[in-house]
Amino acid sequence: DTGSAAAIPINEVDIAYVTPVTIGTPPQTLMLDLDTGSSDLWVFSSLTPSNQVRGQEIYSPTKSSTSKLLSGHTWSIRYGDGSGSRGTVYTDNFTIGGLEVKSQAVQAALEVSSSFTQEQSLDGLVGLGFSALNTVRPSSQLTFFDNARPNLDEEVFTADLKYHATGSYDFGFIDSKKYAGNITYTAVQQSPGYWTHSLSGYSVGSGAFQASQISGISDTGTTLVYLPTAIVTAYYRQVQGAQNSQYYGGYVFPCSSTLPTFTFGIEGARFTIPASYINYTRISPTSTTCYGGLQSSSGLGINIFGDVALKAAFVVFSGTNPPRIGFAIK
Ligand SMILES: COc1ccc(CN)cc1O
Repeated sequence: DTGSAAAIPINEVDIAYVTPVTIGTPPQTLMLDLDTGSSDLWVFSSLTPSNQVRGQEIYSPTKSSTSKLLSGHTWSIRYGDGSGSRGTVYTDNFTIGGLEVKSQAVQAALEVSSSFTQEQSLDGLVGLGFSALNTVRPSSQLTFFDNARPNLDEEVFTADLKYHATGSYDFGFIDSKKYAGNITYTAVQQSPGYWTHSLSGYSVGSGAFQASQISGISDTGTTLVYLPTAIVTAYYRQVQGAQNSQYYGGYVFPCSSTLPTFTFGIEGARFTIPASYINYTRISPTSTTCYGGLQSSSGLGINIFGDVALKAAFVVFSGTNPPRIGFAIK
């Protein structure tokens, strides 16, 4: 089997991408954020208090003839940005882009944090990290990819995220029309459950490539790129008027400043993030101060290769044994 679905930016600065999925019988369509940085599939639901729902589509298990309560099971998740949700669990038929998993664990939210309530065009998440990270208890549940894997033509899914445009996620095949040249693969450390791998180094603008193993996670559910402070300060040293603002919680600069590109290495291959991707957003609609798409990871305890980096490549998440991740130019 295979599947293919759109990855649609939810706002004008690509803060997150959503993908149409169907749940239940008859199918209920929700727009979910496919997130390789977590492993819970949770949705706004008929059980979510109405004062926490603001325009989202909801999953109503009672309206599905194929839903089953996973009795006695609950879940609760906290993300790196402090947002979170919790609830109960059903199994139901679940499809992404024509690929169906029968009896997928669908985690129905009983509570969501305010940032999810405010994100009106995001109806939940599909965790595509390793199932070891799933928070359902007393028995943890499998991700959509782990459930689909035995039926896939190839044990892979790919991410083709785009800057200010709709991209795609494919399951079970690698579409050679979506990239150029070769795919460069590198090893994945699947413990504790992220798609953890190393960059082989980086360069700023036309500067020399700095060879250096930089371990981090490729995370489609994180907007920006978070790297060690030394690398980030080297980058913003090239930006007129840049400063690390306590007030704004990161590097900001005059929107009129010229930004260099940022290149990262995967083994011997090189991927360049255009300056436009790093000129992320104005700090407020009328401001002339802009917030960078490259920020320091010092507060996180982990480096994160988020959407600003991933949208510069075609990315293959390979569930082979051992798992690996591949990057290609597009
Ligand atoms: C839109 O909000 C979110 C989306 C995805 C995650 C998981 N990385 C956390 C969020 O707060």
